[in-house]
Amino acid sequence: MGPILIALGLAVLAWVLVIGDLIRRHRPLWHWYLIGYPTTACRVVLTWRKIAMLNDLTVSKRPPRGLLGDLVVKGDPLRPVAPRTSFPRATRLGLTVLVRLHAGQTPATFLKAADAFVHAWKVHAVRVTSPERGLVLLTATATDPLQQPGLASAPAELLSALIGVLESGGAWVMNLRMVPHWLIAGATRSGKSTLLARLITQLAPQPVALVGIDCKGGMELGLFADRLSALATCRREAVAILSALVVDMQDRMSACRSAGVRSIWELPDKVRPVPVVVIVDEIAELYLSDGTRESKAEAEQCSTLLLRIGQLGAALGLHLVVAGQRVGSDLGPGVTALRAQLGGRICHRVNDPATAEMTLGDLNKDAVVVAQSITAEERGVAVCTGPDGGWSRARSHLTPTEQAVSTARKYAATAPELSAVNRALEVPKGESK
Ligand SMILES: Nc1ncnc2c1ncn2[C@@H]1O[C@H](COP(=O)(O)OP(=O)(O)OP(=O)(O)O)[C@@H](O)[C@H]1O
Repeated sequence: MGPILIALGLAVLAWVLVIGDLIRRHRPLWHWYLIGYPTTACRVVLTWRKIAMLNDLTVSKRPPRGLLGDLVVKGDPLRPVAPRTSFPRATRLGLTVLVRLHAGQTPATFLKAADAFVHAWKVHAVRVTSPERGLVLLTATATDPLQQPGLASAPAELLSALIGVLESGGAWVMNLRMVPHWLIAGATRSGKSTLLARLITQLAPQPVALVGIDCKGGMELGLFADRLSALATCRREAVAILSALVVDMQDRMSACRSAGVRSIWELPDKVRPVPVVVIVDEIAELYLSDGTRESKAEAEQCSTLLLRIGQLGAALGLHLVVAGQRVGSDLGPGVTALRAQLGGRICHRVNDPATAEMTLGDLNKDAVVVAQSITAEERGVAVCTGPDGGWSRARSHLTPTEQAVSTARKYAATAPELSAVNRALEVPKGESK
């Protein structure tokens, strides 16, 4: 009897461990609604007053100074009042709490307390937003939804690419019609090239000319050469391509001027020039110089040409997607000016805080902190800006290189011909490459 009971006990223990592990790893929805949500909601209700007091979220109905006989007495009045909250509402990924601000309070103090909420409620993250004046919405996510992201979907649109999935579960879309130029930063092995491969795979079936500038000898973008209308593999070629595109931009301007319209999108379909997306892999290669006069001049030329396309290209159907491991003003004087033109920002894990600050700091300081917390294991995870000016953590859909290459091959025949650009790439007779 004894050994049977021990065997049974061990079997039950093993079953509990296996099932427990499965539940922990896969976190099915019912587990959250049945166990996670009630426990977290209780924590929210029970800890609210204490967190509010410890993080200066309370106010007192009585003034902080009073009269005691002829004396003015200063101090913290007793019984501070925490702001009123709604009952925590369950969502698929966590819960939300609506907070009614006291007069004189701002969402900024709640932003500062976000970490305290995370620890007290034992959740993955808490985002603080203000959907309406006088209200703050605390959105807690129970576990990191980007660890095992599902597949998002989005309607197919010209110049729009479904990149991956947002932390909220929504689709991460790069829409170049809405945000014409993008800056993508990320340390090596953070997921930049995978994201560019995804972008090319998504744009390949569309009537869009893709131009690659990959001064690392074309190692990354060369894989998609079949679908690219032009590819520069060194800085000399990059200058040639960008100069030809600037000339093309001027032709587009005169076409718009003679038609009396402000952008190529207002031109009739028949005469509208094809939109061009210039993808730059490793911006530093364009800006760094070895100190010689020619190299400096080339870097300056690249900087000026990119800036011109950034400034004027949006309405003329010329778009920039610029990626780099490090982005900083030390690369060259034109980098900060170019950044100002690249409205869309994506920041993967970066090695130095300055790059995160350069990529996101001018738009949102909180996003910088979140970008810096991305770990080396979180490949493909990034902080991206949205068209509404907000930001979100997101993860790109993993596009294997073979899939991206075969898509590029499949749509090779549809690659629009940019004859002026390709003519500019031809090496003049007597010159070596
Ligand atoms: N969204 C993702 N999900 C899962 N794995 C990913 C994702 N994106 C990238 N990876 C993995 O991370 C690794 C590095 O990705 P990638 O080559 O894109 O990095 P990188 O930033 O371009 O690096 P480098 O600058 O060295 O080229 C790849 O092996 C890839 O499989």
